[in-house]
Amino acid sequence: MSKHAYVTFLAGAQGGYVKGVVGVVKGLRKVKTAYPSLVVAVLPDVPEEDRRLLIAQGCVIREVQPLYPPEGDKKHMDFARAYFVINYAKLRVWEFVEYEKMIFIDADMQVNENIDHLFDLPNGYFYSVLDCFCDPSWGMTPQFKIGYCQHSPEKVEWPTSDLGPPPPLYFNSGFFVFEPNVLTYLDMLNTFQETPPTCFAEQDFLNKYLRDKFKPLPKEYNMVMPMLWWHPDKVELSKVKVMHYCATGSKPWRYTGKEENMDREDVKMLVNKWWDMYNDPSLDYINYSSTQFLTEPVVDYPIKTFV
Ligand SMILES: O=c1ccn([C@@H]2O[C@H](COP(=O)(O)OP(=O)(O)O[C@H]3O[C@H](CO)[C@H](O)[C@H](O)[C@H]3O)[C@@H](O)[C@H]2O)c(=O)[nH]1
Ligand SMILES: O[C@H]1[C@H](O)[C@@H](O)[C@H](O)[C@@H](O)[C@H]1O
Repeated sequence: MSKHAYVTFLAGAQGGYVKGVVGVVKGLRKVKTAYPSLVVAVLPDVPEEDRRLLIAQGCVIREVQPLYPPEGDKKHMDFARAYFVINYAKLRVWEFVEYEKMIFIDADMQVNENIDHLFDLPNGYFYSVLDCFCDPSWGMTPQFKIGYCQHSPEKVEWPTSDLGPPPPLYFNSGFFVFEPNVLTYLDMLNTFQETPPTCFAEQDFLNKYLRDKFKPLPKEYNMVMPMLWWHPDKVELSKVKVMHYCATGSKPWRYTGKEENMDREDVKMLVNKWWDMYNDPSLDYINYSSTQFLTEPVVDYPIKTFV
């Protein structure tokens, strides 16, 4: 079995994110990754038919249990988006120690270029991409209130006299390169159990917990969609390696074009691009596996454990 794998996370059936996972695995095949067996960390509430669909699409299913913060778990309204509480379960991927190194990808991302070289980055660090603070989901933060963003720090100077030192670099946890490790996992869970929830859930937690290990990757490895309109001078769409459909209303499988900023030509183009890949039958596992050499077998999900 390969020591490397891509991994994503799937919860429930409500949001249609299973389509996103299919999009991720097809994208990986399209760019001819050497590691096409996408591991999917699924919560128990993911229905059997979705699991079967993902297996048929060449994914490896790993069920994980939810993780709830120590207190405030009833106060979901404190999160930037109410459902973010489920994302704490992403921390479980550190227990996948059968792999030495993994690349985590949210289900609302599309891989446009082969990024396997990230597995060759030096061990011992956590690699991720700086987030943008300009999206309204950041509304309750001081950064948003004063218009400060780490992508254009020259635009608004951080008011040290009022707010203290500027915030440390902050990554978006939709994409990261990490090494599963039991000791890290257990220590992380211990720390987690003593950490009250904050608005960006596991993303805030990981930013604090991994501050000393974090190394920033170029923004092209996780182009958060709001960058298109908040930092247009910093975006060259043709160079984007991984697109992140995280702006409100931008998930391709729920896209209506009606929400704020969704009527733009570049957004429409990106949504269409995602659908072209999603609907491309040559990228289905069944067609792909007959013509391509797979570096590792696809492990069948043990159906018994969830029926
Ligand atoms: O009902 C759901 C909701 C989420 N997810 C999974 O959780 C991921 C994160 O959810 P969103 O994509 O909706 O989150 P955003 O991109 O808006 O949010 C960002 O902030 C979040 C804070 O919790 C996470 O860190 C997330 O990875 C990061 O990109 C999804 O991609 C998907 O993999 C599901 O499977 N089902
Ligand atoms: O970290 C946040 C989070 O991912 C939000 O859901 C998204 O809308 C924002 O753009 C991003 O900055």
